Amino acid sequence: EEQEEDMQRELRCFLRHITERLYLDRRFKTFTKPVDTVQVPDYLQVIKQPMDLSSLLTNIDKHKYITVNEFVRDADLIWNNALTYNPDSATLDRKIRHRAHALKDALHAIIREHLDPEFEKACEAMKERR
Ligand SMILES: COC(=O)N1C[C@@H]2C[C@@H]3O[C@]2(Cc2nccnc23)C1
Repeated sequence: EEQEEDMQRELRCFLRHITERLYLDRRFKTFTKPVDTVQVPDYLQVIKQPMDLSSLLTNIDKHKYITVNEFVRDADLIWNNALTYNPDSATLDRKIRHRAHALKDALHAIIREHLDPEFEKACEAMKERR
């Protein structure tokens, strides 16, 4: 009903705020768009669920996430995939690995800083009702 729609609108605004903060951070430029599978032909053999910041924004607008936890599961794919695909401590991989860890820490710090646990509990309760 009405107040559920209001809550979901507030959730989408919250998730856009997080995603846009990360999108604007120059450290995370490599995570803003899908990996180019033409340039990187083996990427989809290694990574089964590609994810990136622009895809998160598209998913938010398509009402894919009704709780913060569902959003975090997709957002965590971004840095986890980078660690999986770029495993070596060799120089090229090392830079993207540092950026992946920085993305993980920034994502979870922004959520901890802005998320009211009562709000997430209300979203989870609504999910149970559906
Ligand atoms: C999140 O980004 C990544 O996981 N990657 C891995 C790919 C391997 C390497 O860097 C990426 C793009 C790329 N394109 C052309 C040639 N080599 C590369 C970005």
